[in-house]
Amino acid sequence: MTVDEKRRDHPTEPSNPIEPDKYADVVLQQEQLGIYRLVFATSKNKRMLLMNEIQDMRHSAPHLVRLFKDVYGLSPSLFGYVILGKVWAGLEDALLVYLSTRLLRVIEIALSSGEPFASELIWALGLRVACTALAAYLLWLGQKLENRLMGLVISHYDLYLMKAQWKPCLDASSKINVNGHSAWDAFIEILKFFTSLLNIFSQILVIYRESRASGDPIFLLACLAEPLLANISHRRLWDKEGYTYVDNEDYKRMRSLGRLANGDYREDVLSNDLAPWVLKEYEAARYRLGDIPQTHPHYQYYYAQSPITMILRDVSGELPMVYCGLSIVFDPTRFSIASVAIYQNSTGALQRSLGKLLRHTEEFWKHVTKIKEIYSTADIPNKVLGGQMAYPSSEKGGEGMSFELRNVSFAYPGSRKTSGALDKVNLTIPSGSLVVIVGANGSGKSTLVRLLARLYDPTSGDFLIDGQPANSYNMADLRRASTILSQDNKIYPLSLAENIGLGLLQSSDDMDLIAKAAEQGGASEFISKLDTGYNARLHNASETGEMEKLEKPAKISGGEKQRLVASRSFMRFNSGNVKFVAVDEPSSALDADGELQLFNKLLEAREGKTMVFVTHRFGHLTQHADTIICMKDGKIVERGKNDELIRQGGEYAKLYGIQAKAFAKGE
Ligand SMILES: Nc1ncnc2c1ncn2[C@@H]1O[C@H](COP(=O)(O)OP(=O)(O)OP(=O)(O)O)[C@@H](O)[C@H]1O
Repeated sequence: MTVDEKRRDHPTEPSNPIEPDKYADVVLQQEQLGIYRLVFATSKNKRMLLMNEIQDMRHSAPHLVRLFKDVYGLSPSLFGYVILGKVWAGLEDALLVYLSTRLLRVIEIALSSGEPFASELIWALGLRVACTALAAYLLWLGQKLENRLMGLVISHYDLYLMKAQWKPCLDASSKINVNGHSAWDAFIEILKFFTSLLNIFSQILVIYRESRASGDPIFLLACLAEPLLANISHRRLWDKEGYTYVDNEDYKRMRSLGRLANGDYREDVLSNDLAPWVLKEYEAARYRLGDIPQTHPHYQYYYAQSPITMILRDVSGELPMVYCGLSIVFDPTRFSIASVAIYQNSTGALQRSLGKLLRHTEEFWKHVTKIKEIYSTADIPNKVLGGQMAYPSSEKGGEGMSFELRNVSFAYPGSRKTSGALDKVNLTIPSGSLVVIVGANGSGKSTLVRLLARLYDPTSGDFLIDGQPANSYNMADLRRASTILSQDNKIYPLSLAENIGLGLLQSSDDMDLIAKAAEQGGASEFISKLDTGYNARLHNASETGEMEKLEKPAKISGGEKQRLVASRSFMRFNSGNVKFVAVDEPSSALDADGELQLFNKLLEAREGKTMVFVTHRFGHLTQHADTIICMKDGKIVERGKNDELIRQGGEYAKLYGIQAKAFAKGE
């Protein structure tokens, strides 16, 4: 909807009387580029557009200054060398053009006078060769120094972004799309942009000097015609405020079918004998797609202009020669062969440099945006806010966490569902109780657990922990007091000992505690069978292909991974701080004995903790539960003890009955 339409639909909406509406004239336009659809915003008010651009530049300047200050801070000497290298690169072309000019002039005088002018010639030649050699050396040196600075910059910004990513209160849906490489690319591309500017100015100076020497500054304008025209007529997608997306269904189908050939799906496709069908469908989609261009939208956008513009632009590149030619027709003494060669040489270099500047200008803006993104990660809002109150409070004894949810509803950020994941949930979980949550798939069990563990905040309603609003507690304290054991827990790319030990940071290398936790989590048996034992890794430390093959990480089964993750939770229990344990189906890959052992060990560690289990299996857990909560469509539909709920004959009894029947048939 355009702003005008919006105004029409909501005429009473107040507009800010002080600040003019920046988007008042903005309209959305669309363009088809082969398989892509381009949607972009334009404004009829060009002045407003220009003002917005100037404002953008003003806002970007502090980020650029900060980037350069930060990189300087990492290594002033390397920074200095790299900058000097770029200044040299900016002047190099002009210097080479100047030295060539000098050489050509000496040659011309020598040829026309019949005298060799040996010393001048050798001197001019020597300078030109020395300058070329120096340029090559400085390029080599610059690259070496750049590589050293690059490592420092990348690791610095990776660390910076890691810190931002792990803000204690950051909501699980917040994502950061930049990394250390983005910062380095931005730094170097921004430098290249300034190098190009220096390059152009120095070359213009040399040409201006030459053209003045021959009394003809118009020549300079002829040289600039093509690059300037190219700049004005250049259709750049990057300049557009908008986005592109693939809107061709046949192309999308081909991509989806194509993915079926890769490793993840291969076995499935073969075992279901789907390969002939996939090939047939692919062929059909390919036929329907025909020759619709699939080239990158940037290129398609560029070539979607009239050929006249391109012809005019390229022909204008001939202007300097045309000008020379015509001048000679009118006054044959005006240009010598050397000056024509000099002009051709210098115009060629200038045109190439302006082409580079065009490219670097595009890159410049792209990377300024990246830099803004990097620095603004520090401003990512903490959607799950923590307060100042310490947890547990000083008067709290050795009991577990208690919860109260009053009319709590929740919808995942950006969810496309019409109803939320939780709908007006009312629930009290007393301290130290054992609660089991059951319900059909998608009924909201895991969501409820995520809210209890404060991974998300309710969209509406009140959530109390130990009688106080949950968001009044210090977030780090709450995290230390809770642990979630779920099938989403990951194995870290570290040794098995660290994978367990990191459950309790302060004792992460205490092998006795680690071995005890592994015993409790049921991991000790399989670890003892690995040749490297607790030192084994499940991931490659090296990222390069050949080393990856040599490193041969340990392979363990899905159930063994779950045992490892469970051991990490047991390690955490040793801190004595854990007051809440959420166990969300961590045993799906465990064998029956493994699952029984895990639950028994968890129940043994119940002292001083509130435990909430999510499960699909009805058995000893539901028998032990103080309360069973049965969920359906984001609501709690039943609650009570196992026998009561079965007697009620509702949703729980239905789910229980299905499993009981399956077992009865099995017998
Ligand atoms: N990260 C997410 N983003 C958007 N919607 C989500 C997300 N996670 C879950 N949902 C949706 O929220 C609803 C509740 O999901 P939840 O995972 O809580 O169900 P569940 O009862 O634990 O299901 P299951 O038994 O399959 O594990 C579902 O409709 C699901 O599609």
